Amino acid sequence: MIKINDLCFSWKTTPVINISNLHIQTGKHLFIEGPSGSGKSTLLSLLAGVLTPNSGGIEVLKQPLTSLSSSQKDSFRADHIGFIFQQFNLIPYLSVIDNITLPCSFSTIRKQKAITRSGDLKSEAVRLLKALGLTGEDIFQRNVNELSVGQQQRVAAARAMLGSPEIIIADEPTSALDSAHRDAFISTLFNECDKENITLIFVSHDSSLKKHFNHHINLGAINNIKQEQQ
Ligand SMILES: Nc1ncnc2c1ncn2[C@@H]1O[C@H](COP(=O)(O)OP(=O)(O)OP(=O)(O)O)[C@@H](O)[C@H]1O
Repeated sequence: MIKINDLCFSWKTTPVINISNLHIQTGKHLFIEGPSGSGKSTLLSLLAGVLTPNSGGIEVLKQPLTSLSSSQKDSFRADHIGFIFQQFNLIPYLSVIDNITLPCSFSTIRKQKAITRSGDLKSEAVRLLKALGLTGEDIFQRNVNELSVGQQQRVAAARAMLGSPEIIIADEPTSALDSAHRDAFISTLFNECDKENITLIFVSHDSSLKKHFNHHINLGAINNIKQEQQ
């Protein structure tokens, strides 16, 4: 699913990532932690093919990312990776449903999977929202800037899941939540990922979340990861 070998990345002359070996199998949940500046976002950008390593290899879904052109990487990302960002990155003037179905504008594969699952895009968006605990037709039609932070977060999660991408990358998605909402969100996210066999890569500086995950790496403690993730 994801294989990293001898991966090195520097911003100019400053080495940030140095990982000798990391293998993550399909459907696993990986927790990446580390203090501010330890390289968490940099590693996510490398995994998503947004940044190119100085040396070493990254294979995602058996595809070596370095062998793709930048437009091929864009398509690969759109087809296979759902993102949940720290600030959610929702489009404020679009409705909840239009925000969730947005990734399908960039990926025919995800669009087809969503339609196969629920008949049409809106029905699939509503199914995901309900699974994440958000209900009510009036909410679905609202603009996202009329939602609470917790509601926006679930919209962002539904958008990442729409069309069943093989991988979800979540960058500090719980930083705006209190601990009760945070644990409930993680549990719902896990349930949905498990049902769809989605591999979850989850970044946080909050090490209390680690207990929810089977696999974790600490970029602050070890920027040279030797153990293989099962
Ligand atoms: N565009 C850039 N140009 C130069 N250096 C950068 C750039 N982006 C990040 N860095 C540096 O790379 C290092 C790792 O940054 P990164 O954003 O990956 O850390 P992080 O662990 O995600 O931090 P945070 O928890 O604060 O988001 C830091 O020293 C940062 O200053």
